[in-house]
This record gives sequence, structure tokens and C-alpha cells, in this order.
Amino acid sequence: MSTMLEVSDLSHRYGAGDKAHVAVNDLTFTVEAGQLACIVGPSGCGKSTLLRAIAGLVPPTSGTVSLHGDLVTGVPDDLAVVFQDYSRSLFPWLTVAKNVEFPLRWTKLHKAERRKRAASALEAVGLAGVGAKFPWQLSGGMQQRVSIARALASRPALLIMDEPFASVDAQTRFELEDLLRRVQREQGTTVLLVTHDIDESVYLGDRVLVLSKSPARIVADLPVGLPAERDQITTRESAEFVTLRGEVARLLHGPASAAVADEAERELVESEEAVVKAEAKS
Ligand SMILES: Nc1ncnc2c1ncn2[C@@H]1O[C@H](COP(=O)(O)OP(=O)(O)OP(=O)(O)O)[C@@H](O)[C@H]1O
Repeated sequence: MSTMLEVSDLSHRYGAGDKAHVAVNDLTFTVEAGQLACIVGPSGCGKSTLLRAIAGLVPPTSGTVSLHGDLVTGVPDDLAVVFQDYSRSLFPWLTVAKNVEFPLRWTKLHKAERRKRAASALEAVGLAGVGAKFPWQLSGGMQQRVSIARALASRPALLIMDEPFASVDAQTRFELEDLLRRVQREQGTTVLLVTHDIDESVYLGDRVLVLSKSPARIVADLPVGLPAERDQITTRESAEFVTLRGEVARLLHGPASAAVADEAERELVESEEAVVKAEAKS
């Protein structure tokens, strides 16, 4: 396996001086090509900031992000993002097919090839017959399928998903989770998915990265040893699943997370003191 994403010593600070807020502190991890890695962390710990930095939407304060070996300095062409809020990410004035085709306009593909790609992406997410409809004519779950189809149509090197199923009902969420795992495996897509839901992170992931409370640090990087073929009932009942979700919950809410966050806080204070001393000397 080759490394698709490499995050090295990544930190991001909002603002400066007294009002500065360190959202992400010194994160290092890689994601291999074809892997589905889940990130789970407490609310406000810096997950979205991390995704924004990986997507090239905010420049890191320090550290680097590389996609297939290329340093990320802006939004990479071969990166796709699916957000939680499907109703704001689809264009209501375009048909479903045109929504899926939209990002392909900036590729060198001919119109016929763009149409074909959009049709096959819609087919992959089980929406073969709805290309001529408008997003607002579809259910929430179907709209999120359209967002996934749009992301997949460009055959991204990395698909970033920020709480993609948080706005749909539980039954639809299960369906979309299974759809994502199936399509991801069929197409060999590399996925980095953020979720608040511990069970979802274990069910979907080949791996779960557990983050501490703010500023985000990695508390654990757990391989998920569940079989590749997963099932909403039998997988969730299995001993491996139950053990792993317990482990993630303990890491997330227990003393390990607090200790990592305290250490990050201490290091931050020390590095800020060092900067102040250096400035005073010069
Ligand atoms: N543009 C910004 N300017 C200043 N502070 C910000 C900005 N965006 C986020 N923050 C702060 O950075 C911290 C991390 O925010 P972020 O949205 O990355 O966390 P999160 O883990 O995604 O949150 P949630 O789980 O609630 O979605 C928070 O304290 C937030 O208030």
C-alpha cells in the first residue's frame, strides 16, 4: 500500500496575541491509499479545522499536509469533500445530473464523458433514475446520496467527509453507511471521515483515530480488525465490535484523553513562554 495522505506536525492557530486559539496542535498521521480512516473526537476539539487544513482551505500555522507526495498549499484538484449539510451543498436550480456533473467542468473531460461519469456515479449510489429531478424533489437521504455521487464522479485521490450522516434519520444513516463502505471498496477510494458517533467510527472504519479535547491531539490510532464485509445487525452484535467501541469510548471520555489534552496545554504554554523570552532578548 502507498501513502495517500501525510499530515506532519500540523498545528493551526486562529487569531494572534492574547486572543489566539490553538485548535489543532502538532498532529502527525498518514492514511494509506484505499483506506477508510475515521476521526472521532469531542465537540469543539478541532476536527473541522483539521479537515479544512487538509483540504487546503486554511493554511497550517506550522507543519505540512501532503497528498500523494505533493505538498498541499491550496485546494487540490483531486480532492472531494462531503459536508453534513446536503441542502446547502447542492445547487437547487440544477438537476441532480447537472449537480453531479458540475465539478467535472474544470476537468479536461468532454461533455459526453462528463455525462457518462455522472450517470455511473448516480448508479453507484442507487439513484440511476433520478438525474432529471431537482434536489428539492428528493428526500434528505437521497440528497446526501447525490452529494456522495458528485464527490465520487471526480474520482478523487482523497474523499473528505465531515459528519456526512449527522442530518439524516437513523434508518437512512445505516443505509448510507453501508452504501459508503460498498462504494469505497468497489472504487478503492481513500476516505477520511469525521464523526461524533463512536459506533459509526468503528462500523465504517478500517481504522479509528481518537482525538483529545481541544487543542486536538491524537490519543490513539486503532486498527479495526472487523471483517471487510459488515452488516448493521451481526457486526454491531459481534464481540470485536463491542470491545472496540468500549475502547474508543474510554479513550474519548476517560483519563487518557484528559492527560493528552493537559500535556498539549502544558507544551503550548511552554512554547509561548519561549517565544516571549526570545522576543524580549532580541
Ligand atoms: N474561524 C475561527 N476563528 C476562531 N476560532 C475558531 C474558528 N473556527 C473554529 N474556531 C475554534 O476552534 C476550535 C475548534 O473548532 P472546530 O470547528 O475545528 O472543532 P470541531 O471539533 O469540528 O467542533 P464540532 O465537533 O462542534 O463540529 C473551537 O474552539 C472553535 O471555537
